[in-house]
Amino acid sequence: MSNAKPALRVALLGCGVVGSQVVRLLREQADDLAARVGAPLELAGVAVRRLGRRRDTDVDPALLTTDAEGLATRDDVDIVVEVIGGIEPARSLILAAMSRGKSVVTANKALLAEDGATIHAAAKQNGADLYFEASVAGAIPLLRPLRESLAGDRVRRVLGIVNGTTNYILDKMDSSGASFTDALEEAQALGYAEADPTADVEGFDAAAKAAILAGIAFHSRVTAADVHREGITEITAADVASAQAMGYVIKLLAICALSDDGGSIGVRVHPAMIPRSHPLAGVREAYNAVFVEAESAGRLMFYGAGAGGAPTASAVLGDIVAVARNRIAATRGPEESTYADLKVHPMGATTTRYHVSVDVADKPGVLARVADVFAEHDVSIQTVKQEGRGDDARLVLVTHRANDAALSATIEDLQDLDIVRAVAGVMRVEGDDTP
Ligand SMILES: NC(=O)C1=CN([C@@H]2O[C@H](COP(=O)(O)OP(=O)(O)OC[C@H]3O[C@@H](n4cnc5c(N)ncnc54)[C@H](OP(=O)(O)O)[C@@H]3O)[C@@H](O)[C@H]2O)C=CC1
Ligand SMILES: N[C@@H](CC=O)C(=O)O
Repeated sequence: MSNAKPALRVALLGCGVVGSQVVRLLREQADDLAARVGAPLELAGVAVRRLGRRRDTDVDPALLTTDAEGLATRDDVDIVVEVIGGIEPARSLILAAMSRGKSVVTANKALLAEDGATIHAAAKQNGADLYFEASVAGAIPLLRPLRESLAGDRVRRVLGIVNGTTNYILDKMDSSGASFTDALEEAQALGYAEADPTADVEGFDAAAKAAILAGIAFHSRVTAADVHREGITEITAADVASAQAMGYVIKLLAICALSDDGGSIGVRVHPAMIPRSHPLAGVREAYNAVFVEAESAGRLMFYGAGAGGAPTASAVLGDIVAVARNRIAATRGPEESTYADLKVHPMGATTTRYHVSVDVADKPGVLARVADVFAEHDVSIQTVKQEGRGDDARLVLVTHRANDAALSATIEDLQDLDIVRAVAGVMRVEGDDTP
C-alpha cells in the first residue's frame, strides 16, 4: 500500500509580474516542494483578466480562466493564491474562498491595509489560514519573524525602506543625477512599480506596508488611513544634490514607533535625509531594509529584494508550503493579534528633526530674528550655516528633535517674516541618532 498523500490543489488568481513566477516555481521546483510539504502541489487553474495575453512563463492554456470566483470556490481546490491586487474583486474572491474552507495566500497589501479587519475576521470565522508574507518587503522574511519569532518580545520601533520603486528612483537620482521621470520609467520596465505607479511615488504602497507592520508589531489594528503619508514626487534633482553635498542621502522611510509611555503608536511614511554613513543609506536600487527594535532582542536588520516577480514569488511559495503543511497536519497558523488595541497618535505629536533652508535678506540681526522664531516654538537648533548670495543669504538649519507640530508651526511663522525671501526647502532628518 502506498503512503503517498493526495496532491494539494492550488488555484492561482492573477498571472502578472508575481503570478507568472509563482507558476514557474511551482513547475520547476515540483519535486522539492512535494518533499517539503509531504504531498505534491498541483496547479488547479489560473484566473486572469485577458486569456490571450502573453505571459512571462509557459502556462498550460487549459488551466487559464476568466472565471476567478468559479476557480476560487471549486471543490477540488485546497489553496487559493491571490495575486491580482487592489480591493475588488480581490476581497470578494478571498472571502468566497475562505467561506468554502480554502487556505488563502495573498500578496495584497492594499487590501490588508484598507480592510484587513474583514479578511482576518473571515479567516477566523471559517477556520481558514491567511498568510501574507509577500505583502510587505517582497522576498524578505519579515512578517513571520514579527508574528512568530518575536512573539515573546516587546517591539518598540520598526523603521526602514519598504518600497522598491521609490528606492530605485531615489537611488538613480542620487547615483547618476537621473531625473525623476526617467528613473520611474526604468523602475516600471523592471516590474517593480505597481500597475498605477501613483501608489508607489505618492507613498500609498509604503503606507499600506507600514500599517501592516505596525498592526503586527504592536498587536493593534492599524489601517492605511491611520498612516501619515508623504510621497517623493516633489523631490527634485537639486534637493538630491544638495543633500549629497551635506553628506546625506534622501530615502523614503516607513517608521512605526511606540510612544515613550507605550500608550500609543506613531505610523508615518515620508522622505527623509539620512547620513551617508547610516546602514539604510547603502540600500541601493529596489532593495528594501527594515530595522526592528525590540526590548530584549535589541536591533535586528532585515535586508533583501523588496519587489519584482521572482523575489515576491519566493515569499508566496514560502506561504504556500506553510499552509499546505498546516492542511496536512490539520492545524492553522497564528491568528491576527490585536489585543493591545493601541491608538495611532497624529503626526503632530511625533518628535522629528527638520532640515530647513531659508533665503533671507543679508543684513544685521537676521540670524537672531530667525533663531527667535525657532525659540518661540521651543525648537532647539543643532547647527546653522550661512551662504552668501549677493544681497541675499541662505541659512541652512538643522534642528534637534522636537514636536512635529511645533516644527511645522515654526516653518509657517518663518514664511511670515519680512526678512525671509523664501523657505527654500524643508525635509525631515532621521538616522543621526540611530545606526
Ligand atoms: N510586483 C511586485 O514587485 C510586487 C507585487 N506585490 C503585490 O502582488 C500583487 C500582484 O502584483 P503584480 O503581479 O505586480 O500585478 P500585475 O498587474 O502584474 O498582475 C495582476 C494579474 O491579475 C490579473 N487580473 C486583474 N484583474 C483580474 C480579474 N478581475 N480577474 C482575474 N484576474 C485578474 C491580471 O490579468 P491579465 O494578466 O490578464 O491582465 C494579471 O495577471 C499585488 O497585490 C501587488 O501589490 C507585492 C510585492 C511585490
Ligand atoms: N511596487 C512595490 C512592489 C512591492 O511591494 C515596490 O516597489 O516596492
